[in-house]
Amino acid sequence: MSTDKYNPYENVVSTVNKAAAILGYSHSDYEAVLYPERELKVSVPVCMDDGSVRVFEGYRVQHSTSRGPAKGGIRYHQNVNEDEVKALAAWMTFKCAVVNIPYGGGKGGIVCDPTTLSEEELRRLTRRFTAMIAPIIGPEQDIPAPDVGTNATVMGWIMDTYSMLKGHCVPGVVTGKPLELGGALGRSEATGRGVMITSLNVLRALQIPISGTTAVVQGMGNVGSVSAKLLHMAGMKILGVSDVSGGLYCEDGLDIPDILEYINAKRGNLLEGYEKENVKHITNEELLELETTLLVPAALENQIHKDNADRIRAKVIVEAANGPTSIEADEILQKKGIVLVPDILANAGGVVVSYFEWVQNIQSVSWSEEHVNEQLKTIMDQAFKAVWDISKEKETTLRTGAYLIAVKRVVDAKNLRGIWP
Ligand SMILES: NC(=O)C1=CN([C@@H]2O[C@H](COP(=O)(O)OP(=O)(O)OC[C@H]3O[C@@H](n4cnc5c(N)ncnc54)[C@H](OP(=O)(O)O)[C@@H]3O)[C@@H](O)[C@H]2O)C=CC1
Ligand SMILES: O=C(O)CCC(=O)C(=O)O
Repeated sequence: MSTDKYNPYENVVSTVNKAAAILGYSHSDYEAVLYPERELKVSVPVCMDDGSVRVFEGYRVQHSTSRGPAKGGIRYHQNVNEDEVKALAAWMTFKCAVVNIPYGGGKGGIVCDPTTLSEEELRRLTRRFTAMIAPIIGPEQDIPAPDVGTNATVMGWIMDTYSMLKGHCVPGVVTGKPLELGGALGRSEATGRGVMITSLNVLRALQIPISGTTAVVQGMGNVGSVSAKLLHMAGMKILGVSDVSGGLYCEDGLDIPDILEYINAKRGNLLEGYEKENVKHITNEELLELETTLLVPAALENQIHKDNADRIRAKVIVEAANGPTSIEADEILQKKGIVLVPDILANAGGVVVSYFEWVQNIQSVSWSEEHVNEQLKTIMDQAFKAVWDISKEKETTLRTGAYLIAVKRVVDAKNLRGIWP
């Protein structure tokens, strides 16, 4: 982490300003998309297992509903704060726009370390939080989903709490649910699958062969572990992976199925405890600086910043996390000739399959996993091609290209709806 004060929302504003200038917009043409439409902050009292009461700070931010209901995950992490949730909500708006699904953007979070809470405490926290944000969520208003520190079980509790408040079952209020509650086949792997599809697309576009090409993945949670698994299955040599405890490195390529088995064997199994011949333990900083063709940051924001960008030796970066690269780092990477596929495109697979889940819920139908994966690939391929083409045409980075498409779609929708009254 850089020592500089980092504000992710400033990153968003600066990226949007850059795209708006190329689009020839005056400030008033797009000023409205620089602010979230609605922010809700809640104080959530929870009865802990020892009988004491703790109050947790929670947020739900709706950045935009111009193109459809707000959509985006809920994060449980000790570093959650208002600017982070605002940025994550805005990234959702532009993500949904770049892949052209009919949503705006939202995000939520609770300041807590879920690893220190019992399952019962997590359940009580989730239920109370859901009741407190219930007035602004719903299948036609704002649809939460998993993000860092949350999962299908948490989504199931949200769905149940909301349904109890409404007096009937409302599966479409949340996506990423357990399959038994109307979750979509393919959703749990969708973000990592989208990262894999996008990684192969960018390597092909750069005429880099896939088989045997090296990759490094930071973060082995939902997104990182599926990305590593699918890139490995595609024939790539995964040199390094990491979690919060540090990284593993093997110059001949890691045995990814073995590492996944180790992680999944017990809740809380950290990579620092993994031992295998020829596998070295390294820090997350060292992992990011490994010499590799592909680097996939899949953990948190601001991992590649002005203090380490110059030491990044990857040829291609595919942003699986939201906001892993700061604005200053972006410029350094561009000067070094590193090709970077931005988060709003690279990790959109999750929200695309969330959209499929919501479509199935509100129509009471069910799609096969094969159909889900085919539709996901079609959308990811089309979005990649559109971003690649506009970046070539306008001679911009892929990030700016993605924002040229996304900002225009959001601004057009806003203008077509007109300013009221
Ligand atoms: N889940 C989804 O569908 C989507 C997620 N994203 C984004 O992807 C990223 C990862 O999310 P997700 O996989 O869901 O979250 P998880 O909570 O499942 O996993 C997060 C991973 O990051 C690791 N991690 C945390 N802090 C650090 C650190 N400082 N250095 C290295 N690794 C670290 C965690 O390690 P440990 O387990 O040891 O704590 C864990 O392996 C986030 O940016 C999220 O917003 C984007 C689109 C959709
Ligand atoms: O699946 C979703 O609705 C959103 C997932 C998410 O939070 C993200 O893409 O960052």
